[in-house]
This record gives sequence, structure tokens and C-alpha cells, in this order.
Amino acid sequence: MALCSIFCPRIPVRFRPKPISPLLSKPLFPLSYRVYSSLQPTPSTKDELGSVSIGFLGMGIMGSPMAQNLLKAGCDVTVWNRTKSKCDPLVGLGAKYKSSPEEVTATCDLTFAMLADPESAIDVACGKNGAVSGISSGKGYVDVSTVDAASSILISKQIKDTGALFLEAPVSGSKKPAEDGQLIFLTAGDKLLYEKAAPFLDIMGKSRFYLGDVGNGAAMKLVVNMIMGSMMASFAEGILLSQKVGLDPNVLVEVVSQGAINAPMYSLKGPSMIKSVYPTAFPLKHQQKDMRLALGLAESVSQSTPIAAAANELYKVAKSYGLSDEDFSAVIEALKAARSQQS
Ligand SMILES: NC(=O)C1=CN([C@@H]2O[C@H](COP(=O)(O)OP(=O)(O)OC[C@H]3O[C@@H](n4cnc5c(N)ncnc54)[C@H](OP(=O)(O)O)[C@@H]3O)[C@@H](O)[C@H]2O)C=CC1
Ligand SMILES: O=CC(=O)O
Repeated sequence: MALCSIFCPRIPVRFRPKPISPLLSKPLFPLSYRVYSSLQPTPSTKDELGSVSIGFLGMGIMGSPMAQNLLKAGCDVTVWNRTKSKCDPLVGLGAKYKSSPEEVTATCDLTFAMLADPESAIDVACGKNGAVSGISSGKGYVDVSTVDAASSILISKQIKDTGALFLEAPVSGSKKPAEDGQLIFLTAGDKLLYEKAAPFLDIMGKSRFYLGDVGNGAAMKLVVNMIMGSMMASFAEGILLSQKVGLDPNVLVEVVSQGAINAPMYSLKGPSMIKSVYPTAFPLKHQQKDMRLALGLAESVSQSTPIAAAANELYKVAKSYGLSDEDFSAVIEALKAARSQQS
């Protein structure tokens, strides 16, 4: 396959017909492109989409449904994951498998990476047999993991030193939005790659923002998740306080859902929090990672963030209780433990 295919798609092109996902509730080729995208992106037809070989690194809670949506839309997808068995369902749906990030970027035109944290994102990109070793001029690397700006800049530099293009594109939206192709991409980096990647971002998401230089997407994502983490901690306090004064917390959730402070997160997670069950959509360890990174961002510009700092402590306590892999709504357990110590 010509290495330059994401920049000059051939017509007619290789395309393996696949069923269109019933999950995709929106047209694959919206007539008007979204935020900051006034240019007609290429590839722009279904055949052209199939002509670009897509790599996907990281088959976790988010990466797996994102790669699935690409596959179901007819894209040519090659997957890799540290734990190989997590690639099996994707291979069952028609994905190819390669045994290292290096092999993925060597064989694919455009590679997405969805890794846990800065350490894994750097290792998969820049480590031994990493993405940097296989990538070259004419290709693109889109890191959709949530990391800090410094890590993203480091990865960007190494990718760009090879002549390839780099885009950071962390996502807002959790497991269900990933499954439904409803993510929000917060992108920054090479504008040309943003334009070329747009049709694929639009398969996986409902909107995209282009924010300029690498680091801005990471920073936006951390600010959003800092707010989310504080909201969840405050909501947990409210549920427990309502119970303690004899109110029905289910009624609290209903009242909140009808007022100005309504957020989908409260109605979605409140009922299960009241039952003390935390089915994992966004792992608590990742929320605490994001609080930590957001506090680092605030520190770097001497911005005071006392609410987020207090919430972060709560997530740290929850982690120390073994709740890292539960949903981040399990942060309420840290408050319950504090309550039982007081009484
Ligand atoms: N879940 C959510 O709701 C959302 C998550 N995010 C962000 O997306 C990213 C992924 O989240 P999510 O899918 O939930 O996380 P998961 O924990 O489910 O998946 C993490 C992925 O990273 C891989 N990984 C971890 N450590 C390493 C390592 N040292 N080397 C190579 N691979 C590694 C895992 O591989 P393995 O399978 O082998 O462990 C797995 O593929 C995180 O940055 C998170 O903050 C963003 C928005 C929403
Ligand atoms: O990062 C988590 C999310 O829900 O967004």
C-alpha cells in the first residue's frame, strides 16, 4: 500500500465491504463538517475511507468500541494491545492483528492510540518496538489517550522527527458514548492531519474541536475532567448527607435532574451509587490520574484549585481501599468510610 495514501487516496481503491453498524445512529458523511472544519476533508467517500489503513493501539474500555465502530463503518483496521486476548473480538469482526505498535505503524497509514496514562502512552509510542520505530513520512499518529501536555509534546516531537504528522485528540465521553460513536474530540497539533483524520473522528464521535498547538487538547481535557471529578465528589457528599438527615436519596437525584444543576452523569450514576454498585465505565484510577494531572497543570500557572485538590484526596483514599478498577462513582465509598470512622 502506498505510504502516502492518507494524503492522496487512490480511486478506485481497496475496500472490503462490511455491514454498516446499527449502532451508528448518524450519517457517516455529514453534509456539513463540524467545529473548526471548513475544508472538505479527504477521504470523503466510503470507498476512500476503506482505502486508508487504520491502526489502533489499546483495546481497553474505550479503545475497543472505538476500533469496533471504525470496523463496522467499513474501515481497514489493524489492532494491537499489550494483553493480546483483548484483540480477539476485534479480529473476529474482521480486524487484522500485529504483534507490536511498531508493526502497526509500519503497515498502517493512520494510527490511533488509546492508552491508560502518560507512562503507557509514552512507552507505546516511544519505547522498544514502539510506534515511532515503525512510522515514517506520509503517515499520521493520533493519540486519543488522556495525558498531560508535556507527555503529549514529547510524543509529538518523536513522531514528527520521523517526518510523520501528530495530532493529540483526547476524548470527552465515556464507555457508552464510545460505543455509540458519540465522543467529543479535543484535538491539537498538525492541522493537515486533523483534516485527514476528520472522517474517522466523525465515525467515532459527535463533535470535534481543533485547539491549536499540541498541549491545548490535553489541557482542555484535564480541565473538563477536573470539573467532572469535583462534581462527582460533591454529588457523593450530597447523597450521603440526604440519607443521614432521613431523606430519600432517590428523590434527591430526581430533584437534581429537574433543576439548573442537572447533569446526565447524576441521573446515570446516582441510582447505582445509592445501591452501592459501581459498574465500571470510567475507572476510578483514571479519574484520580486526571485530577493529579489537572492539579499539576494548575500548579504550573499558579492557579488556585482548592476544590479539585480536596476531591483528589478523596479519590486517593478510594484507591487505597482497593477501588481503582471500579467506576469513579465509587468515590462515595471513601466518604462512607470517613463517616463510619467518625461515628
Ligand atoms: N473509560 C472512560 O470513560 C474514558 C477514558 N478516557 C481515557 O482514555 C484512556 C483509556 O481509558 P480506558 O479505555 O477506560 O482504560 P482501560 O484501563 O480500560 O485501558 C487502558 C489501555 O491501556 C493499556 N495499557 C495500560 N498500561 C500499559 C502499558 N504499560 N503498556 C501498554 N499498554 C498499556 C491497556 O492494555 P492492557 O489491556 O494490556 O491492560 C489498555 O489497552 C485513559 O487515558 C482514560 O483516562 C477518556 C474518556 C473516557
Ligand atoms: O474521561 C472521562 C469522561 O467521561 O470523559
